[in-house]
Amino acid sequence: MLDFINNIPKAELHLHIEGSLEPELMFSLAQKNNIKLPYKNIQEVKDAYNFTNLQSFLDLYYNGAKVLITQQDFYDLTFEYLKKCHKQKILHTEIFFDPQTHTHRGIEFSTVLNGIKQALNDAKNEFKISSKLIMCFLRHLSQEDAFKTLEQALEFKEDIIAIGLDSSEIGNPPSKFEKVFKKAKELGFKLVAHAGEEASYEYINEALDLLEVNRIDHGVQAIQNEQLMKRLKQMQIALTVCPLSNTKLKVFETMQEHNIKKMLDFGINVTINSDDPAYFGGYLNENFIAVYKALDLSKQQIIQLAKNSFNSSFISIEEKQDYIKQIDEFVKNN
Ligand code: HPA
Ligand SMILES: [Zn+2]
Repeated sequence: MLDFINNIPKAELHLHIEGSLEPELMFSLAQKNNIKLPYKNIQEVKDAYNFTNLQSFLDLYYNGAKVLITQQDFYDLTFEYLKKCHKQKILHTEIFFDPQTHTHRGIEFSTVLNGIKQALNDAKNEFKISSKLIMCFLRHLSQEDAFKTLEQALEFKEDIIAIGLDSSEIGNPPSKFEKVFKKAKELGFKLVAHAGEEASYEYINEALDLLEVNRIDHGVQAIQNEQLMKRLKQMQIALTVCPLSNTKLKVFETMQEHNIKKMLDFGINVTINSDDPAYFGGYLNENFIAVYKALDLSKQQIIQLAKNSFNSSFISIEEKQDYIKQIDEFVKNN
């Protein structure tokens, strides 16, 4: 079964590129760019990754991102992740990036975007990996700042498929960003938002009602409200669930307590994703395997999750059909 999981074609829909910064690259970029890290060595970095909640992670995540300065740095960061995708049979990936994390340190928007874009192009040619980019607003900052960021993105509109919302959830509800999401929708962007990761299930209803998102990132708190569960099932809104992230950030104490199987059994369109793999101890296949081991997923459920990942992505119907055919072909032979 582990070979089956490792080799089944899959898509990833919830991956923060800044969260794929491995300690080794963090150290080499810090040295190159003359940036002081609060760690003496790689072991100290790994020891520091002992989180108690979302904020305790975000503090280290934003600090780590300070080593990213040049276009080449963003290229290297992205290409390292895409090499992992190639190894893990991720044929399509939809990548989040947080421009404000960088523009607030004086890095140009174009430096970030062009570095990432070049790596995506190279991975398309070298590994045949398809991809989309999702620009996230940091929800601890103001809506006005999000509007400025949206303005900066317009020059690169063709390169960005969707707008998302991430960072500190509690106290920063979707309603804070209603106007800027409305504007983004008018401009033709697809929409997603982190909701119900550690804050109330009501944030999920808000993201659906006020932001009109196409997908919910995380969404695991939906289980607190049966009406919402029925709504998600009926709409077949995708939840991009990140199991290792959830246990590392203590949303669930153990993987045995994770509710992904319950939601799958209920008929909700859930997918498995890695969120910030360099910080949470595993890439996509490690997430699949952790869930499989803890919750005893069936082979049929693994196949369902792989199909959900492509069906919930922002690619065309024809591309979806082609990827689903590849899964069916794989299943026939394995
Ligand atoms: O899991 C997350 N939640 C919110 N913001 C984030 N930014 C990176 N990862 C996350
Ligand atoms: Zn996330």
